[in-house]
Amino acid sequence: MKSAVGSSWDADSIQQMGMQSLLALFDDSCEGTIAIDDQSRIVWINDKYAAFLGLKAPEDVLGKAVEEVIPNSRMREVVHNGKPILLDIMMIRDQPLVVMRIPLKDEDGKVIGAIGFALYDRLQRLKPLVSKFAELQWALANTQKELAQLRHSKYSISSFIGVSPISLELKHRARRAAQLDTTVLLLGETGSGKELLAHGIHAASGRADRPFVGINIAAVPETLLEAEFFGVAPGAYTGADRKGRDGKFKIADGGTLFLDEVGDMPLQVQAKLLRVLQEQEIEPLGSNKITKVDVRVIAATSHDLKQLVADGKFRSDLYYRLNVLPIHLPPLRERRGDLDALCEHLLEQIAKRTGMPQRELAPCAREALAAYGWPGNVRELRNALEQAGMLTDNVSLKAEDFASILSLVEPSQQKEPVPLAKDGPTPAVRPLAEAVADLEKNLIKSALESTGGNKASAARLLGISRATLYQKIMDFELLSN
Ligand SMILES: Nc1ncnc2c1ncn2[C@@H]1O[C@H](COP(=O)(O)OP(=O)(O)OP(=O)(O)O)[C@@H](O)[C@H]1O
Repeated sequence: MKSAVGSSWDADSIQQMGMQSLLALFDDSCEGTIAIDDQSRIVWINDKYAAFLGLKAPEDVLGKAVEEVIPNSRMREVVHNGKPILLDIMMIRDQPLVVMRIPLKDEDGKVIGAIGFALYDRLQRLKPLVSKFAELQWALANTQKELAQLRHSKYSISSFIGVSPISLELKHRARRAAQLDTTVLLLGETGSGKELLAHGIHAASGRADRPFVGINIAAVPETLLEAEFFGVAPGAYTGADRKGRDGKFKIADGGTLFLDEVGDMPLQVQAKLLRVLQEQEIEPLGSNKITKVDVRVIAATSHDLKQLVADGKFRSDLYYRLNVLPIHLPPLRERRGDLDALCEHLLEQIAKRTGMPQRELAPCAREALAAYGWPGNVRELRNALEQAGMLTDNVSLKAEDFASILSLVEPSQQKEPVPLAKDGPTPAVRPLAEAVADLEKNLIKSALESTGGNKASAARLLGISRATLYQKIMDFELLSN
């Protein structure tokens, strides 16, 4: 076919010349040009690109997979789906380059390879874009570094304060567990230090410089748990998750995943968790791609897992999988020998945090604390010390400074009966429902205080479900707790 101007140029030759000119132009104004075949092997690279990449002998890279030379290359993607990537920015040797990638097709339209152009300093107009990109890259790298630091363990095993023989043995077991790369199951009441010890085990293990990622299963709504664990593939959902997101297993890859309150896991998720623990593979929601992960799991629970298995609420195969190396954390009331050291440590922490002078314990206060049952364990002890410090300006805390705090927490240990009426020395006669509601409200407040606001643990102490507790918190307007 002739062209419209009537010269001897036909459309095919115009197309061919156009292509040649374009290629020559790109070759001239580009930092580099590279071509690959349908197997994504390099078939050609120009001298400029070879020099930019620091290749001493460009011919040596011919036949190599493109990613061996440019690790973050997307040329394979272009060959794979036959679609060009007309404008993209990529970092090569710490420099942002504007890149364009075009599929090469034969006469039948079959993709036989791809050609890529990398542009840098010649396109002045793209400079603001490139420098903005470099700025964002820098900010992202910094944020990632900060996040990685935050994910590293904050504590070591010696952060677990305890000098009683029982605590020394516990720390010894934890150190041994750190050396073995197996699953650990921490068993103990709420506030007994399971999470603290999990941090310590990670910090003493070979994974210390990799992330420590925690998830409190009781705090995640059932419907979100799977996404939280395994992630979501791009496009699986609309809205905020459209781009997909990594799950905790992926984030913890190479490191440790701490599964807190593992006994609260729904049965259906238990089955999936078991598979991941066995195979060390995850499948994000909405994806059919399986990804390998290398994660060490430390699980914790304050439930009697064996009982849950007997009740059919916890899978026995998962129980055995988690129970490889169980460590029991005894409640504080069974290791009262730790109280002095713990109080000293916690009072120092509180003083540092609040900026107030460090308090001491008078002998009568020590006796009162030693006689108490501590259902909320070390968390409750810390709260009690902090509250007592707020009630008085005296440096030395006395037994009476704890009276109201401890009696609130454990009704069975109260010297005074629980007041049903707010005023008057004797309980006023009033409608039963009102009095019962008051009592209920007080008990819920106490449970929340003794567990430091941990609702799952408070529900357990009260023997009610989390849902019921949440409802009652709303009913009694206890939201600030
Ligand atoms: N032996 C200890 N030495 C110092 N601090 C401790 C000790 N045990 C617990 N704590 C502190 O008490 C608080 C509660 O501990 P932690 O969260 O580890 O308990 P937990 O057993 O995981 O509780 P829960 O089952 O409610 O999640 C934390 O602030 C922790 O640092």
